[in-house]
Amino acid sequence: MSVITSTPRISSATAARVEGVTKLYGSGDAAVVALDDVSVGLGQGHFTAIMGPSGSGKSTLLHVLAGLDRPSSGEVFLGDTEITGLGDKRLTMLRRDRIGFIFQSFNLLPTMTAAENIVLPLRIAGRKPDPDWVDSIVATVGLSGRLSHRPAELSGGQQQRVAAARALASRPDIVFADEPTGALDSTSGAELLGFLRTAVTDLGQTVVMVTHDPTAASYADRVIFLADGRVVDEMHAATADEVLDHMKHLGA
Ligand SMILES: Nc1ncnc2c1ncn2[C@@H]1O[C@H](COP(=O)(O)OP(=O)(O)OP(=O)(O)O)[C@@H](O)[C@H]1O
Repeated sequence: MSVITSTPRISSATAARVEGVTKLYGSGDAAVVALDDVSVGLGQGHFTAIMGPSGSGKSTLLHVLAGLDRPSSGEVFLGDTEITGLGDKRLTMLRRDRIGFIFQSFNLLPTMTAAENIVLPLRIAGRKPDPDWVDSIVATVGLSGRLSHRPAELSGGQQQRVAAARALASRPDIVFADEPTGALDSTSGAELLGFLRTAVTDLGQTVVMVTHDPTAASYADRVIFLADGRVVDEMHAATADEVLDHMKHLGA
């Protein structure tokens, strides 16, 4: 009998991972266990969505993975670097050099044009933008005709696409997105998610996104479900309906 093994389409390397991570807020009777002994790896070149009910620990996991918050115990790796042992200064530099962020609020500087906003973090870091890379990001995000506009002259969807281009401009090891479509209408949300999907499929980027929205999660390669601070399940290449059914099943 022959055994057929499939060749993975994408790399099996891990862009970031947590091992036995617990995060407590407060102490004594008032302590909240936001993450309860979580171990999970996030594949390089993958688009991963993190879902779960309100208060299940999604944002805490994202913040711990991104070095924005420290776990109470356990280890956090960005690539091969264990980051919980790093001092604040090294952690800040690591975030600046290796991580991109997209938040629900776009956080663009109002006095700067879209083009200036996109390369601002690179300039602050004293790095020269790679023009070919930035051009490919801008073309993919569909902002070529809007680069000289200031944020107030752009729609919400366009502003979020500027923020997404900014997150990718430094070619980070990993992009973390916390509810990136939360403030967008469905058309703008779909455009942003399409861009993130293309950044992963065509440009080889790694994206990790917290979302409540099954449609947003359906753009991901993998959906991780949290409940009560634990990873309780995951799905691969799921449709929005499949994610929704699964959420009902989990009582999310
Ligand atoms: N700074 C904090 N101080 C105290 N408790 C906190 C803090 N941040 C989060 N928590 C608590 O930790 C738990 C997990 O919160 P977290 O924000 O990670 O959940 P979430 O799944 O992202 O929720 P939501 O979907 O509502 O944004 C919740 O019970 C929350 O109240």
